[in-house]
Amino acid sequence: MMELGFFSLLYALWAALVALVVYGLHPIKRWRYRHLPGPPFRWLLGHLPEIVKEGQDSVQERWAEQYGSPFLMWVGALPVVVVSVPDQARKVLGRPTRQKFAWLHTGEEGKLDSYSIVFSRSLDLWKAARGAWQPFFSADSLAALVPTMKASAARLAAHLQPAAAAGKPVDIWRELGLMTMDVVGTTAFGVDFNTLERAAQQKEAEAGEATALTSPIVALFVLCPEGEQAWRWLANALPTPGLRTELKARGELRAVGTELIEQQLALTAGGKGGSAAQGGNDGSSCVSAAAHARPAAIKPGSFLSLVLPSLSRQAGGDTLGPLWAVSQGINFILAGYETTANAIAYAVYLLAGNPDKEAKLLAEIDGWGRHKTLPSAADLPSALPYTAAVVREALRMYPPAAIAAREMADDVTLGDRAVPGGVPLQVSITAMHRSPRLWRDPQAFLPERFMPGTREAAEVTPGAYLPFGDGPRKCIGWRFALQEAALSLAALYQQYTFRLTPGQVPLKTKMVLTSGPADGVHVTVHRRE
Ligand code: HEM
Repeated sequence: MMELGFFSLLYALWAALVALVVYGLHPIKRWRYRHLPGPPFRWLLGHLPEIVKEGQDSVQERWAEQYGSPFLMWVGALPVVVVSVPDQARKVLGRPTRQKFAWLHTGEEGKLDSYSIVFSRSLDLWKAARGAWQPFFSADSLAALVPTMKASAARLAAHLQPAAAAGKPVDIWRELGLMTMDVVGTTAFGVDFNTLERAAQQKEAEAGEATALTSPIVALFVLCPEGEQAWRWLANALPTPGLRTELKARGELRAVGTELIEQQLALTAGGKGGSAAQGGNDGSSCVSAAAHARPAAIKPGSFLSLVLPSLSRQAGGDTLGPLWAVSQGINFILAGYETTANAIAYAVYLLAGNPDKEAKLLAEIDGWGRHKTLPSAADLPSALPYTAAVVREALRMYPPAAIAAREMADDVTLGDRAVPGGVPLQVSITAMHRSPRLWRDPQAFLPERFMPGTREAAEVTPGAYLPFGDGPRKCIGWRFALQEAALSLAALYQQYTFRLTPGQVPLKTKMVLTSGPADGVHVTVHRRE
């Protein structure tokens, strides 16, 4: 009897080992993609070691040069087809379905993800969100945001004053992060976020966010995507400190956001005879009577005020309720804060290393208006062409959103390769932007590439520049970001120039969700006479 038990255990272990070896070899998946070039396959981990060591953006850039476009890489058990030439990128980005992301959240937090304009798996929910976001990015809305953007940049300029006077280095990337958070926070709700004065709290929140995103359980999702439900259960049953911090922060944000929206619905209902508050089925009915006495929770013209009219609509079997609106608010802040901060920080880094380009930028800014004014909304589109070109060139050299990801149901031909349906597709924006096959002297910082009429501009390969992606899911905030970046650079360089502290060239970057400076951008701040 005992012998039987021992042998059964031995057989079970043996079978588990064989299953693991066979699973790790992914024979069926590999056979389907056998005709695609790419780095040699590795058992179980795939190319995770290179991705972790070099960063997904940098390793894709290297392999794109080595294997061409498309090539196949393995993120654990997940085969991913990567493209890096304009015609293939256009084909991939023409599809509306974004690649699936492995989220750890369950319950209400999970619902926030499923409503997300960026990550939603439902095309109906995505369309509803995109439609609700669109009015905020019209030319008129963007013009109305100019004073807010100028005010945040002016606050940052004032905030840098003590460091300039003391000759003390600052991490300009972090300072810019506070400024862009100020802009998206203020424009999301219409209330002053004033992040620059709450910098210490912000630091804590960022630390929590970084740890949650790098939770070891995320690795299980890619090593064995089939176990998705189990990994999610495990992550929530045994949360890491990072996930716990993130869940707490999301829970608080969700509670405050839902309350704000419910208050606003109650106010609107009070003014309009009760129709709006009957909106969602997500709790708008529990609006307290006390809320009627409070002032408007969400300012007219803010992002959330423009999203609210979509409430109570049907999308993908859901009725859009307050939780849906909260998800849009959170996404607005997340999508618009770090990407733009990274872009401006990269521009400062590049200008500091290229004094001739900095001189051209300063001449343009000094030539604009008098007494350190900044262009008005009406003048802005044509007012600062070189400053705008500096931003665009920084986005080429260091694209903060380094990958645009799609999924497709059907087979597709990319170049001369047939790619089977169902595979995640990624456009490596970094590889495209830095390829010597697409750009002359790609390592050189040449804002002139984006100045119409120059020799450099004439050489740009059409379709090779995609910092905001393309197609139906192109970044909805791209004009917002370019406007904010140009205004901020103008406001900062009116008063200061920046010099890198030693040891920062070449700049180390790190990709988590976006690609940013790994250790910040440390500069001394010099007041201009
Ligand atoms: C320099 C700053 C920014 C960069 C480089 C950037 C880049 C990108 C990229 C590459 C995508 C994916 C596009 C695709 O898959 O084809 C994207 C999507 C998106 N971005 Fe941005 N972005 C920036 C700023 C912003 C801002 C300021 C906002 C809003 C306030 C924003 C909101 C979004 C949203 C909502 C999406 C998802 C759109 C959809 O799926 O329909 N982004 N962004």
